[in-house]
Amino acid sequence: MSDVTDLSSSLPGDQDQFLTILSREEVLARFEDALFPRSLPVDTVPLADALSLALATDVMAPIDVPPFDRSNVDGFAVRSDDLAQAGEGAPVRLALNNETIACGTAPKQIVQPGTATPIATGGPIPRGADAVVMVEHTQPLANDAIEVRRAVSPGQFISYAGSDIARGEVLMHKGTVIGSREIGMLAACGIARVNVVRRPVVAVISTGDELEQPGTPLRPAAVYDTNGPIVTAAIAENGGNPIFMGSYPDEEDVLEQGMRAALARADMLVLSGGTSKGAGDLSHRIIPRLGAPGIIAHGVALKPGKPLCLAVCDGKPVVILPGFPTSAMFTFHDIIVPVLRRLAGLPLRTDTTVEATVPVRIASELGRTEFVMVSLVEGADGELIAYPTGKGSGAITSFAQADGFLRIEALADQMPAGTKTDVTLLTPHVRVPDLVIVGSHCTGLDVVTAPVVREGLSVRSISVGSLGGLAAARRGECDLAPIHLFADKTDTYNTSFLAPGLTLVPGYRRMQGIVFRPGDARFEGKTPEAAVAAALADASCLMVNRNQGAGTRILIDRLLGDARPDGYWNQPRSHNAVAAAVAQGRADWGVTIAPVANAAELGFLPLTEEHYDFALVDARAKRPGVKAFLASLHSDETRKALEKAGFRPA
Ligand SMILES: Nc1nc2c(c(=O)[nH]1)N[C@H]1C(S)=C(S)[C@@H](COP(=O)(O)OP(=O)(O)OC[C@H]3O[C@@H](n4cnc5c(N)ncnc54)[C@H](O)[C@@H]3O)O[C@H]1N2
Ligand code: MOO
Repeated sequence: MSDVTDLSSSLPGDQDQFLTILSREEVLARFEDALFPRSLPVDTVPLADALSLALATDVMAPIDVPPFDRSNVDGFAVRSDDLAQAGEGAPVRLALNNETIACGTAPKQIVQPGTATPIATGGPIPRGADAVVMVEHTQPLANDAIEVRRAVSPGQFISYAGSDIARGEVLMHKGTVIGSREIGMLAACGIARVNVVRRPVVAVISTGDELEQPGTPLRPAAVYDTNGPIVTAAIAENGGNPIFMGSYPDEEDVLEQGMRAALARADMLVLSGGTSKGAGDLSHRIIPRLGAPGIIAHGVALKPGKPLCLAVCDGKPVVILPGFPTSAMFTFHDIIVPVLRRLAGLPLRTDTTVEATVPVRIASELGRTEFVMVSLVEGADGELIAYPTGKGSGAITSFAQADGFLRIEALADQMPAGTKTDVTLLTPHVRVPDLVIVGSHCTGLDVVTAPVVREGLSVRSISVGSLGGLAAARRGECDLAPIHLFADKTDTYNTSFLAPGLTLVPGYRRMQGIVFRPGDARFEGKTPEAAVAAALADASCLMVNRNQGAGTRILIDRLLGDARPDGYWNQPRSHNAVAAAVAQGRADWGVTIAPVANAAELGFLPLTEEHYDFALVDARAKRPGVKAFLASLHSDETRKALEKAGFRPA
């Protein structure tokens, strides 16, 4: 991170200056200044195709709606004068005219004094009539007549022509976004085609030799293209017409051809990846050849999103999003969406914010405005608590599972625990979960929560490790904290770690053991002790360890005694990472739990059972989510499912 940090001096067109970091506001302003004002292309489209588009011109009402005075009820069209004296004791007899006005029937006869004409709801009011009596307020008489025993006021049950929409008035203003209700108004006026702002066509290209499209098998060292599908969907969500052009290798010629082809058919081009300092980072080198003015900002004092690159080539915006998916999504929403929506003629999204407390200290990089993705849960007194979803910019779930984000200013190096701050919601419909589980994550947990979710309750599981979970439970921020903490002194699991106000609910046992690739003679068929001895005797045998504080680490240290074989300092933080290291041949052995070993198809030498239990926050035990969770945990169905997945219910 040795980029030039210059918040002021870089000028538009200064594209040789690689990664001159500008403030977020400066970057937004430069981008908008380079693109707007501009006239937006207009299309005339059938009503059915106008949904979600912005009107390009005002629409005037060509007719009155309703087009004629219309009855609102089934009954009789009358002259109110005739009934002025009518009452319970003073019935008035009206002779029926010889026509019935159904919907769509133009009346022929005049309603003369002393007469009435049967009329249906929606029928046009005949000449002479000025009110309608409901059929249930009349009594049929012989010889085509009715009796009425109540007075009516003039205009009763009539909708007058133009009372809904008046001919010549502005029905809808330019810029209105067309939804189903607008389509209804236009249809009522007989309008079949409207002028709309044409959806900007946005080409999407992912770059990187390592990318594979979903649906194809994953080569070694490859990852699935995540940004391509995300950006494509986000463009459609924000009024664009995306064309996904696939992923391109890090080859300058091929990529340049792809970018030129994209710009030939699109109004805008969004690339992702290859915008920082790697050898394969070349799209920004191609941009200057694609049209003036070229790059207008490359590098923004924003986290995530520092290497964002913005360009305009012959009037078309060209954007390179950072490769890390959370960085790509965040910068797209923060900086690209406002521009895309302006190009589509759509109003800016309005952000909803809520106040929440951060339960833990959040470190931040000085000099960059940092946006931290958070998950919202309810605290002990009903206040909102914002947990960082924090797996970093490279993780997809950081953004996808967040409810919103908070902002740490560029001049702060942290946000202290307990800070009350605004959280901008990613969707305005955030619902505080019915069940909050904070602690160590385990695949078995999904088995237990499945029936709870089926009941329609929302479950939020935040993975912060056993100790983090206990701290959250003590603060009353979760319902349950899943823990598997081994106390060396007492040789017990979990019980000795509880604080007042917490009760231990026994969960299930997970068999831990040594994993190795099947067929490895150093391990196959041996006792764990003999296998470790064989591993230690072979200097080329590489282990993978676990992080300090993990229950598994205590086991490993016991197995090793004073030995520190190669690989000891490789200390990943999860059971799955250990299995992956062994399965991929980056290590030869490690210790993990049986379900994970089985899923990775590794050899397994059982060691001992780990207790995975739940610290229940007593004050929250009566919540429906907690009750449903406990019912599931103790049900036969869940116990069987746990066993099937390789766990042993307590
Ligand atoms: N020496 C430095 N290294 C990095 C810096 C830096 O300043 N100096 N900045 C870091 C920051 S911040 C970010 S953000 C990333 C972004 O880098 P790039 O935009 O060049 O992205 P890549 O290197 O191509 O990829 C990064 C990462 O993301 C994965 N990736 C890329 N595209 C996709 C995709 N379409 N779908 C899923 N994943 C994708 C890629 O495989 C890499 O793992 O750079 C830091 N490095
Ligand atoms: O800017 Mo990078 O996006 O911090 O991860």
